Amino acid sequence: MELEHLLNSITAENKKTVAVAAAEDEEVIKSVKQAYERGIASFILVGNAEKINFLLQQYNLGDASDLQIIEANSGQAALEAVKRVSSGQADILMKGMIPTSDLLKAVLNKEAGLRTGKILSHVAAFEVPGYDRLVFVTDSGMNINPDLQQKAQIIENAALIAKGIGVRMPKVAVLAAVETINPSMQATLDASALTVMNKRGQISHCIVEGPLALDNAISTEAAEHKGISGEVAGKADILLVPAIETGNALYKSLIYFSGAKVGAVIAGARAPIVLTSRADSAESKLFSIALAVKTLQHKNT
Ligand SMILES: CCCC(=O)SCCNC(=O)CCNC(=O)[C@H](O)C(C)(C)COP(=O)(O)OP(=O)(O)OC[C@H]1O[C@@H](n2cnc3c(N)ncnc32)[C@H](O)[C@@H]1OP(=O)(O)O
Repeated sequence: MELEHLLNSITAENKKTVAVAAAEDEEVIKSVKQAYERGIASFILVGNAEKINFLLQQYNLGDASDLQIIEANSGQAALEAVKRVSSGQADILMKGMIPTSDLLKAVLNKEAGLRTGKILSHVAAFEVPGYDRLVFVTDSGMNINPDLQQKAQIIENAALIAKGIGVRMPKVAVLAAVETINPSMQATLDASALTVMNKRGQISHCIVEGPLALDNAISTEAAEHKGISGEVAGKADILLVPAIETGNALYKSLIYFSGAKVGAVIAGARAPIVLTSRADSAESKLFSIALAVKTLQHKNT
């Protein structure tokens, strides 16, 4: 399913309320306008009310009903937006013009946050020109250096998001620099353990294989060339990266070098969290809202 199809599959019947932390940003307001005009979301815009109002006027949303503005300074915006979700006034949280770590600290807040007891992790769905399916990259934005147990939960979070948009049994490639076990490379040891954990039922909802280098994960020619067979090699739906630096560089290189489109959320929390890079386009933010709405829909079925 392409991201445009994902967006078109959401109707006004599925309409959700999104609380945006630090909404005073042009790309954020453009995505708000598109989601609002499609009837798929109403918004609680938290942040600098003067700037938000100015942008709403600029985009002809000055008189729009269903757009609530809450004044909050930059230090308060994240927690105020999170509280709108934890209190049930909003269904989805969205990052605006705020550093990721500030938003996530509010999400992890023990009293008002959105913890579930599970690992929260970033899942990005990419439509890459020339690749025949959406490819999910995890974790590019939250977990800095996950251990084996955390990687297992990160895989399950991504698998549930992929299933939510119609991938029946997601194929997960655990990425490393090589496709053989090298005891000096922790990523290869973890990949091997995750593969066994999946075979023994400790990781569900997906098929896991690794270690795989990126080429063997996404190109059947590259996999065949190296004599790698299996259900995942060459046709991965999900790429698990070993650490945030790899994930973040892969995320940004797909967008800037390959012209990929993206929709991204934090999974595993009490509610989906729209989390793109601040520099990402309004279109990416809109696709991310669509992914969050679809995730909620799937959770409720
Ligand atoms: C990809 C596109 C967008 C981007 O480019 S994003 C840019 C890159 N991303 C970032 O800079 C964020 C990277 N991550 C971080 O900064 C931090 O890990 C993060 C999420 C802010 C948490 O930092 P701290 O608050 O310092 O966390 P901490 O390790 O001291 O833990 C505090 C409590 O929170 C818990 N926690 C941390 N990460 C968690 C997770 N993933 N899932 C569930 N719980 C988590 C942790 O267990 C701890 O709990 P407790 O207080 O001991 O009960």
